[in-house]
Amino acid sequence: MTILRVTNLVKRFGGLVCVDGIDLSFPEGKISAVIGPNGAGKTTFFNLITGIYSPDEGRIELDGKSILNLKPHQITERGIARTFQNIRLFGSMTVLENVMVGLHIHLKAGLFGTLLRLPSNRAEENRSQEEAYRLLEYVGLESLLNEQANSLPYGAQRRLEIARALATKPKVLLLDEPAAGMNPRETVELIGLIKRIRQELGITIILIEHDMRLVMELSDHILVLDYGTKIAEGVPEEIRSNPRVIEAYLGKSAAQ
Ligand SMILES: Nc1ncnc2c1ncn2[C@@H]1O[C@H](COP(=O)(O)OP(=O)(O)OP(=O)(O)O)[C@@H](O)[C@H]1O
Repeated sequence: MTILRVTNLVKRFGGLVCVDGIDLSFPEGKISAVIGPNGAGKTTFFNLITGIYSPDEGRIELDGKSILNLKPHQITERGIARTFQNIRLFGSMTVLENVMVGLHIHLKAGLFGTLLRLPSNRAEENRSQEEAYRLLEYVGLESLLNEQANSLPYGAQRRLEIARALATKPKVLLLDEPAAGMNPRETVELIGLIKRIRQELGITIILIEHDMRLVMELSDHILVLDYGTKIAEGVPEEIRSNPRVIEAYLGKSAAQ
């Protein structure tokens, strides 16, 4: 079943057509990768899905319902969470507080009531702290919960961003270059974490990634963009041997 579908999606910046009428469908409970050369329109595609940009044309549907023209926080509430190419944590807050920010969209007390620890919010705050702790355990950061977020090593910051996204209880998790800047050991740990999120939590994952080893190992389904259009779609074996994909990445001579 398709959980997220975009139809004839178009985004222009001045004279540049950055997303040029793409149709993409993402199967529920699977890991899909969106790949393509630099400037292909991948991050713009994520920005359109999450309401950061409005498309000039086209439809975006989550679970068969339009999410067009919703604000980013409304889209998060509907069940789409994301991480960013350049990590965006609340650097001076603790690791635990960063996850509690993600949880707040489901709390009655709201973020400030929770963070200010108003007495009336104590019970809810305790529950949300426990939940934040469980999420930190899930991503392997429980021993660092009181550390300041920006003091964490890079790989840990990326996992914290994932924990914060999971705190919003998403149906679909978008990961924008999750392995960028990671060393090989951190990348192996990340692959394990992403597989667990799909298998144990049943969350649909869509990732943008330039690390082809990670893409080929993790993905059930790969979509390839080039100059804002979809040039290929399929399972990893099909994509690896597709001449249009090889040409887009390596130039025409490589595909002959
Ligand atoms: N806000 C904007 N204003 C003008 N042009 C933009 C804007 N955002 C993106 N673009 C342009 O749209 C094109 C696609 O950019 P995008 O960041 O989506 O590509 P990408 O596939 O994510 O690339 P990369 O792999 O390098 O991150 C690029 O030419 C980029 O310069």
